[in-house]
Amino acid sequence: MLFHVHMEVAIPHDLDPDRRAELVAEEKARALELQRSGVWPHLWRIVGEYSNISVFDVDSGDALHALLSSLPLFPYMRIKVTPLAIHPSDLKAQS
Ligand SMILES: O=C(O)CC1=CCC(=O)O1
Repeated sequence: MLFHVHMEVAIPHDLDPDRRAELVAEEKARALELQRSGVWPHLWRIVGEYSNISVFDVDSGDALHALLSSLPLFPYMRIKVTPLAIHPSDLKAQS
């Protein structure tokens, strides 16, 4: 199943800078690992915002929730998930 996910990051300004750098590095390592495994096929920065648009390819909403809540920056993110379905006019859906 494909899910469109909007993640907005809001790390508190008073968080220790070393801890902040550690979390961001851990988030990057986890994101690269998940992209390489194929479950995170798209990751885009939204211009001018500390937020991203991602597409996840996972088995279920439960699997996506487990994945998102395991991200190091999860406690500092506002996340909106939209499940995706095939559009009947998508060229790839034509036979
Ligand atoms: O910077 C972000 O948008 C949050 C994030 C998700 C994956 C990553 O490496 O950073």
